[in-house]
Formats: sequence, structure tokens, C-alpha cells
Amino acid sequence: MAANSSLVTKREQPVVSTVPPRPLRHGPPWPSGCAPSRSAVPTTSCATSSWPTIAAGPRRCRPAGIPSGVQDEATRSGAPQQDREPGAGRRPGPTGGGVGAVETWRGPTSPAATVRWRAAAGTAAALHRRAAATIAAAGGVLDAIRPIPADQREQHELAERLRAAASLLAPGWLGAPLDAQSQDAPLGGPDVPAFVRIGIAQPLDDARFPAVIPLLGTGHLTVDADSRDPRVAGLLRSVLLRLLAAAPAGSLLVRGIDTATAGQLFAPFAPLADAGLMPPPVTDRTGLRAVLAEAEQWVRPTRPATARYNRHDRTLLVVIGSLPELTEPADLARIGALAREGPEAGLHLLVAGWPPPPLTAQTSQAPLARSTMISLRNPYALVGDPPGASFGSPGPQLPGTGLNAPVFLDESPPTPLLDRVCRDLAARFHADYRRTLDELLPDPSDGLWTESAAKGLSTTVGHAGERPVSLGFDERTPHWLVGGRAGAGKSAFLINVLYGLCTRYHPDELALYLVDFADGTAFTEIVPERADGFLPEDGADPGRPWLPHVRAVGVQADREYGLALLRELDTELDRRSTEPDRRRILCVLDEFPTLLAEDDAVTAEALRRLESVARRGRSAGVHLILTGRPTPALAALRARRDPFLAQFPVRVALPGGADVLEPTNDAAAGLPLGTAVVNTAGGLGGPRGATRGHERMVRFPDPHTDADALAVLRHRLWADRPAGSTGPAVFTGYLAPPRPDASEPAAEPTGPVVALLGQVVEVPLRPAAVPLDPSPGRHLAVLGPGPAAEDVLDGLVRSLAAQHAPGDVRFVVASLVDEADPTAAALCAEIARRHPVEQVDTAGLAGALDLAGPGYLVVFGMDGAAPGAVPAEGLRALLRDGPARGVHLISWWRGVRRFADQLAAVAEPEPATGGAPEPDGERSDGTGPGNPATIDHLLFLDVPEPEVARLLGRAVRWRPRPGRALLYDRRTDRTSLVVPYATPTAANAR
Ligand SMILES: Nc1ncnc2c1ncn2[C@@H]1O[C@H](COP(=O)(O)OP(=O)(O)OP(=O)(O)O)[C@@H](O)[C@H]1O
Repeated sequence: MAANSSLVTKREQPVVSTVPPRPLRHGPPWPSGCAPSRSAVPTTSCATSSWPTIAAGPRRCRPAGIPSGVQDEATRSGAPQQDREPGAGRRPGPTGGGVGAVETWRGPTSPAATVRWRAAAGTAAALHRRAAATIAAAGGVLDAIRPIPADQREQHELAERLRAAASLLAPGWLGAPLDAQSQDAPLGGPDVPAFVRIGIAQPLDDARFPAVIPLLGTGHLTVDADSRDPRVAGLLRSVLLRLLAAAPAGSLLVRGIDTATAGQLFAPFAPLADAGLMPPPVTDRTGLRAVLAEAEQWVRPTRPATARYNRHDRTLLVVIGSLPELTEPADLARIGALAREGPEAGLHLLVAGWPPPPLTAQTSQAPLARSTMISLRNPYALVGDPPGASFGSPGPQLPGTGLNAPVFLDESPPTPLLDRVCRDLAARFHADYRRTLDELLPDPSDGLWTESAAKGLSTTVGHAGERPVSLGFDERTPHWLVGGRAGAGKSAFLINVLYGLCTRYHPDELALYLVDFADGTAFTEIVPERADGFLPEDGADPGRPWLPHVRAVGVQADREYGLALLRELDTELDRRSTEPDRRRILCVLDEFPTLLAEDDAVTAEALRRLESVARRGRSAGVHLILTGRPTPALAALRARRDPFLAQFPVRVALPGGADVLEPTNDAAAGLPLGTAVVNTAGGLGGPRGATRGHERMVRFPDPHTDADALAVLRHRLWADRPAGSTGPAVFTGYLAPPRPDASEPAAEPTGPVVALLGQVVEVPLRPAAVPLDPSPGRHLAVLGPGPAAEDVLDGLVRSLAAQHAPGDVRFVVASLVDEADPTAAALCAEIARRHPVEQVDTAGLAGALDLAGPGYLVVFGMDGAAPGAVPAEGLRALLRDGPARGVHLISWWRGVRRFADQLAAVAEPEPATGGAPEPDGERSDGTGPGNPATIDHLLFLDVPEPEVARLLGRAVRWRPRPGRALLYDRRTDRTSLVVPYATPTAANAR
């Protein structure tokens, strides 16, 4: 029946209360002759149909259960058992007599026959009387148990009345046929809609009425098949469209989940996602959990002890088109709990594919509480009773039977209609709420940099209604913690803040350090543009105007880069403790959970430094913004009351970022894109309904909607930069820096030649350069199994060659492993253009150990030499005395073990230590830091941490990965993370 049919059908529909409650998944609810005419509808004969009709059809079909009930009743009503004869319980035949009576007419009409005939006639009369009694008794029983079904005219009248009721309950968008809906139908209504149409009920061929159910404000809707069934997809889309079109603008928030079709179910609603009215659907288990967490936050009572529910002025509708395969029972239980608790808090569920197929007998799911259940048949559907009401009105004691008519579910709305509605809603949202970046900036006519940072920094972050909301960095609000799910607008929010600050404060008063740990490109637009991403700090690059306030930027930076920045800030704070500095520093760590993601020494030190910088920076003008997606790490920090969190009184929660607020604060539940909750009390909530002075919900613009305006602003800031400004140092984690051009050697070289290896991951950036001076041990070994190490050696030697005047230096090149022969040959050919080169084998290498300087012994695959082939005595002398005569060994070793053995073999007895640091452990190469017969500089590529630690005799912090190397300096016993320079070969391969 139509929605709220209990009111109508209580009076109008036949009462079917003696029939057992109808299990929805069994056969159709109507007998043949009453079935809809669609050809695929299976017809069920009166004799086999076990369910009552909604009303009697033309043939007054009766359920098969009725006759047997009649017989039993007749038996009970007095017909003695012994009188019963075969066939006595059957309906009379066409002639009105039983089988025996017919036979008596065939016999001869003799006196004896007449006697027999009379006897037979007596029997027939007795049978007739008994049958009449049976019919009378059955009639009485039928009258007692159900009224005489209405005739067809009544059925049509009833359908007509239900149609009228439906148009009242679900007017306009909520109940109109969508394929005939006018393109101009106005959107939005005064109230959240309570009823919505799901399809057309068709009790008779020519009797139909809209099937309407209560949803928002009442409960949920479940369908037993998921979005892969086009009828389910059509139903979900049409219900969603009706609700969105009819609800007051902005009052209905939708979250979509659809794994089976990878979100295709919601594809027609994409304009809403683009507008920020509805986030893109989630398509996996992680996304499902995020939506469930948000919904739980939505229903969670503000004060659990009182179990009172928070009432939102908006409704959250979670539409599950299909659940992830093998959704865990715990997640299914969360859905069940949300169904039970949701409606009071304005949370409603549309769940397709419920109950999900059980993984085990123990995990089968009950029907979802408080939901109207739809069971698909072919081609119609059965609709169960809505929560707390009954379509069939079976009476107070008996359970409901659902809607007693087949329902043909609404099909997917026409694409142009869907598109038009979504675009109109988006445009309306845009017009009502969208703001632009310039509304957050000072009036351009006032000029740039008119505010003073002496007492703090402040910028407009958004608008609460019409009022601009400013947020600052000062002693009371020194640091901000910003949270939001992926795509919540964190970068947009940050960019607004950065432009807001950079237009208000002079670069002499504000310096920015920006690090992005994720794979985004949050900050690339405000740094100079160079394809390689590595820039000289001369500011001359005109590629793209940069913000003059920005000192350093890490794009997709390593955790080590973030840690280096924190160390740098800590050092700066040490300095400021004695020399106060009026220039404020703002450091933004975007996706900071990545920095703290591992349970290792980097995390431990980063947490310590964060706490120290935040605590000491408060009064020293050093401020932090940390942004991140929801992460268990944050909850863990909160749980253990980590001191660093206490240093962040400002919390900004964007959509999905409620975890930066206190768990009892549900202000951020269900935020749409473009909005944020700004809280200046560490995320604390407050009394419900009360105005919270420390908390505002703001709308903020997407700065990228007007890319041209943004470019003009950037150019203006750059063009006005103070004279002598240098560009930011940019570290781009995913790029290998190009090797600096080897300048022509100076006529009078002033310092030693340096071996340039790459860029040290540090703030400020600096090259990894090994000076090849005359001290004993000034040699370099590259250790690592793969071609990357071979490439490093190749590029390095080329750069060395370029640093010497032609003919000034001699090269001896040996390749002791086959795989390096081509590289060695190409290298020799290249160097030979400037310097004398000799390519040798192992024997030649042994002979060249006493090369007269200046020169280089370059060895590819030095571990490939047979044991003893390179004499230990000669090697020891080279390592110790070679640098003094300008000879350095530059070698590549594939394995650490051969290297350690060889070095141990040539190690000299350890001299008395002259103040050099003693190693903590024992070196596997047997050499100490003061040993002159050694190799002072080791570059590890792809060598596991334990092997490096064993070789160095102490713990190291190092995770081998492509594009990274660890440089060890034996003299200082220090290690540095290095991004090796791109080599010509490697660069070509990319
Ligand atoms: N205020 C806004 N109004 C409407 N759309 C916005 C707004 N802010 C951002 N968007 C849009 O939302 C999308 C995601 O924005 P953004 O990249 O800033 O999110 P994010 O949280 O940084 O994402 P991620 O975590 O993936 O890096 C973009 O398409 C952006 O244009």
C-alpha cells in the first residue's frame, strides 16, 4: 500500500488475520487471476497459492488453506466421524451427486433394483444434507474469519484512494513519476521529507498506486540484492534523487558506499561531489570504516552518561549500494548498531545487499532494525512493513504481512533529469555559500604587508554566516592541528592561510617552512618551477613566481627531511633564547602522521622535537601547523596523553577530521566540503545548543577555482619582494637531483677536489661532497649490489675528471666484474678526451697501486678480484700514503663482506686514539677511525641496516630504498642520508 497505508488499509483492506504471517521471501501474495499482467509474473493457481489476496478478484479466488480449514471446521461442527464416507469431504461434482450415486442410476430397474435405488437415494440424500451442513458451517467460519472480499470495483476505488493518499504523503519530487517530471520543477522544500515513493504497486492488471514508504525521520530501507542488480541501482538512484530534490537546500548530507561497481552507482551524482555537497563514494573497506566512523560520530550522544541524542539540524543519509566483499562481522555489527540508534539522531540508512551472505553460520545477519525491507522477485518486489507500522493491518496481536501487492520498483531516473537536478543543486550551493579567496585577503587598495607581526600573526580563515572568522598565531594560540579525510580540502585551507599571511606580513617579519610528506603537490605552486625540482638558492629562476616568505619547501619529503627541519627549528630556538628575533617562523607539516608512522628512532626523535619546538616556540615566535588525515596514531597520542598534543590549542576539523577534536565533541560530524570547525580550546566541545565562544563552523573558499587570480596574486607578491631575496630551497623527494655542472677548473685551484655524490637530506639543503685532500684514508668506496651503485661511481668519476685541467691528472680504470665492462669502457672513452687513461685488469690494478700522482684508481666491482690478487701490502700503502701524492682509490664493491675482509686484511695495528670517537661496537673490517690505512668515506646503496651497522660497529638509522644512499664519514663517525645525483645513464633510463 501507499505509505501510511495502515490508516487507509485498516478500514479498506480485507482482513487476513487467520492466515499465517507471510514470510516475505516466499511466493507471491496474490492468486492467479489477480496477478499483474506483466508477462514474466509467475501465476499461481488458487489451489496452490497459500496467501490471501488483497481483495477478491473476478473469480473470487480463495487460498488453498481455506477448504481444508472448512473441512476441519465441518468435522468439528458435528458431522460424526463414523458417518464419513469416501469422498464425503470433497466438493460436489458437476451433477451435484457423489460417485456412488451416479453408479446406481446405471443399474436395472427391477424391484430389487428399486430397493437398492431407494437405499442409494437415501444415502445420497444423507450425503447431500451433510454437504449442505458443511457448506453452511464453512460459510459461517469464512464470515467469521474474513470479510467477503471486495469486488473489482472496490479494488479500483481502493487503488484510487491510495493514489490520492500517496500524493498527499509524497508530493512533487517525492512521489511523481520521474520519467515524466518537468525539467522546471522547483527544487527544495520547507521540511525534510518524511515519505518517499519507491515504485508502483499493482494489485490488479489495471489497478495501481504509488508505493510510498516512510524514511527520513522514521527509519531505514534495505534491499536484499545489491547495486549490481539494475533494479536496485534504479531504486537507490531514484530515492536519492527524490530526497535531494525535495529536501531544503543543504539539509541532507549523503555518504555513498559502493564497492561492487566501484562507485558507478553514484556516478550520475558527480556534480554534487564536485560542488562539495556529497563526497565521492567510497569503494573499499577502509572507506566503509571511515563512513561508519563518521556516522557513529553523528549519532554519538554528546554526553554518553545521559544517553541523550544529539539533534542535528541536518540529516545524514548513508547509502550503501554494495558492501565490500567479506566485510568483517564487526563492521556489519556497526551498521546494525547505527540502524538501531540512528533515526533519533537524524541518521538514516539505505542499504542494498542486506543481509549480506554469511561468512559462517555464526555471522549471518538479522534484518536491519527499524527498516522497511524490500525483497526482489522477478520482475516485481515484495515490500515489508515499515518500522512500527503495518501495511496489512492484521490486528493488534498478529505480526504484519507487508504490502499485499507486488511492487514494480522505480527505474533509474532519466540521465538529463539527474544531471539537471545535480547541477542546479550544485549551482545553488555555489551561489549561496561559495566564497572566493579575495574575501579572505586584505583590500588590495591598502597595499601589501600592512600589518605588524610584533604581537602575533592573524588571518581570516573563513566565514561563519556573513562574519569573517580570524585565527592567529600568538602566545594563546601558537600552534594549529588540522584534520580531514582525503580530499577534505586541507590543501585548499592551507593555501588560503598562506596567502592570507603572506599578503599581510612583510617577508622580514614572517618566514615559512613547508613540508609535504604525502604524495600530493600541496606546495608546488608557491615555489619556483624547474622540471627537476632542485633549485639553486639564488632566486634567479624566473620559471614561476615564488612567495618571498618561503625559505624551504619539502615536496613529497622523506621523514628524515621533516626531522632535519625540526632539528633546525630546535637549534633556531636555542639561538633565540639568547638573541630574540622579531621575524616569526611558521612551519607547516602537511600529512604529519607520515613522519610519526613507524615505531622507530625517527618517530621517537620527531615527537620529542615537536614537543620541544611547540613548547619553546610559543613565546619565541616559532609556530607550527600540522595537518593530516585521520590516523590511529593521533588517537594513540591522545590516549597516552602525549605532551606534544597539549601544545596545540587550535584545532581545525575539516570533513572527516573529527579526530582532532575531543571524542565527545561531535561538532564536525557530517561537515560538507568547504567547511571546517575551528576550535581554540584544544578541541573541547561544550553544552549542546549553547553558543561556544571557542568554536565556529566556517566556510572557506577553494583557492583554485580562479587559477588566474591566484597566479596574479603570486606574481604581485614575488614582484614586490625585497631586493636580494633568494628563492626557497626546494627538496623534491621523488626526483634525483641533477649533478651540478662541473665548472671549468680554476687556473689556481684553492681547495681540494671534491667528489660530489648527491644532495644531503637536510635543512638547509647541502651537497654531499667528499674532499679528496692529501690526508691518509681519503678514498671513497661505493657499496651496493645493483647497477645504481655502478651508476653512482660512473657519474662521480666523470665529475672528478671535469674538475681537473686537461692532462693534469691520470686515471687507471679497472673493471673486475663482467657486468661493469661496458660502463668502464664508456667511461674510459669519455675521460680520454681530457686526461690520460689506462684501462687495466686485476694484474694491471695490482701493478698500479703505486701510481705516481696525481691520479685516480677507479675500480668497478673490486670484490670481484680473486683473494690475494690485489696484494695487501700494496693496497695498505695506497690507502695510507696515496692521498699525500694525490692518488685516491674510488671503488665500487657489490658486497659488504668482501669489502670488510679486504679492509681487515690490510688494516694496520690500531694506533693510540688521538681524541677521535671510539666506536661502540666492534668493526667487522677491523679498522678504527684513526687508522690511516683505510677508506674514510663509504656510500651505501641498498645495503640492509644490520650489515651497515656490523661494518661500522655501531647502530645506524637507515632504511634502504631506491634513490637513497647512506654516506658514512669515518673521521666524524657521522652518517647522512643522501639523494644521489642523477647519472646520465640513469636519467636517460627514466
Ligand atoms: N572550499 C571548497 N569548496 C569546494 N571544493 C573544494 C574546496 N576546497 C577544496 N575543494 C576541492 O576538493 C578537492 C580536494 O581538495 P584538497 O586537495 O584541498 O583536499 P586535501 O584534503 O588536501 O586532499 P588530500 O588529503 O588528498 O591531499 C579539490 O578538488 C578541491 O578543488
